[in-house]
Amino acid sequence: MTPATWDGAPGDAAAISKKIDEQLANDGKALEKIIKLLLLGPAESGKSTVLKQIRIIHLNGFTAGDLGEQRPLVFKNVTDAVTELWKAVQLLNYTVLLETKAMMPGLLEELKTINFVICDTFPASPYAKIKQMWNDPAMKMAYDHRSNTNVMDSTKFFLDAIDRISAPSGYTPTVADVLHLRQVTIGVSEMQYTYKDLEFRIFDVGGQKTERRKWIHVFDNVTALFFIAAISEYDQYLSEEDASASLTNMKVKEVEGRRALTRLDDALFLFRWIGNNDLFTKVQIILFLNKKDIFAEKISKIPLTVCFSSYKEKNDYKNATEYIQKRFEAQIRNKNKMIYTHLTCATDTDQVQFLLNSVTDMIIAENFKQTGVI
Ligand SMILES: Nc1nc2c(ncn2[C@@H]2O[C@H](COP(=O)(O)OP(=O)(O)OP(=O)(O)O)[C@@H](O)[C@H]2O)c(=O)[nH]1
Ligand SMILES: [Mg+2]
Repeated sequence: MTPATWDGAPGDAAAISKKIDEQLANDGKALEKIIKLLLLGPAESGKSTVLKQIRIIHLNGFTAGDLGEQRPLVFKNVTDAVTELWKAVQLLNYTVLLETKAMMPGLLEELKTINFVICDTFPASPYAKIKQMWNDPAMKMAYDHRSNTNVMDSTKFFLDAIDRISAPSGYTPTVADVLHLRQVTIGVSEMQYTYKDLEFRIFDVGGQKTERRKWIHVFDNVTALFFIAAISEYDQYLSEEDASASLTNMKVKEVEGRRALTRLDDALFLFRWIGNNDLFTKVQIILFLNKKDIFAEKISKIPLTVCFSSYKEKNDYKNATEYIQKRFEAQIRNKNKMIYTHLTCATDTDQVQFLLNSVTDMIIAENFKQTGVI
């Protein structure tokens, strides 16, 4: 296979960018072209987070008004975090402090009665209780062992920020808060922007199983697609029902002799389907192996063999991520097809912004090459 990773080195990026600028200055024909991009991948992999980063880079980001509108959603993420963490503690059978045990039923009831949509500030009574609960070591332990619970990755981010979120003087979400928000995408959302005088349309879809059947509606005339997979999900098991649906839908017979499938297996099957789809023969594929920050924490504690029994290398970040990258790229039957793979943390604005600019320049350059403009 052709070298699979374009390393996005600053030197390459600058050279490509310069060439595109010169080309655009010389050739008005190119300006007619609309570049269509897709964000595909399983649920919770980080697609909408990448879309938010694109909004920050190309559409001036979020105004104070936009940020203010996200306040109820932050409050909801906090209450969901509390509810799911409490369920996880029980599921994992952890012993909590007596004060926590006595307080929790009242806190959960209280949270149900508050209409957060009309709250400008987070109410003082649940705030004090949430703070107390989050100080209980059993809660932190449940967060660390959340893999097979419904505890969201952003739980720690929001509960660590509970003082700021609950400030009596008022709270306006920050851009970092918005990037950490979890809101399931239903249907397809589209964003349009201009870059280097070219018009871009990017589509974000929902990754949940029931949403995937809607993807086909955006599959025509695609220039490039971003496939986002959360590599941190290698130890998160699918339910038996989801596992068997995944095997059937993706026409996979068996996975390394295991019956239990992880969410990373599901991402691999999905990538195989997308990467070998006839509609995408000429489409550039950019693979984001996302949530590298969570993966880095996990890999020191949980071996990669829980997902890939044939993995023989050292259980460290470098070896494990290289192996995962190879597993993804091996899904593509056409060995001449370039897959541009990057390890990403979609919530890290600096990293993603640099990467997206370089990748976009690469997409334009490739597209010009294919259409014979360069
Ligand atoms: N720590 C960390 N969190 C991330 C990263 N990428 C995304 N997240 C968080 O993961 C959660 C899910 O991200 P989304 O962007 O909503 O996922 P999605 O792929 O759009 O999910 P669906 O809409 O259900 O398909 C959010 O809380 C994000 O803030 C990452 O690289 N690291
Ligand atoms: Mg989404």
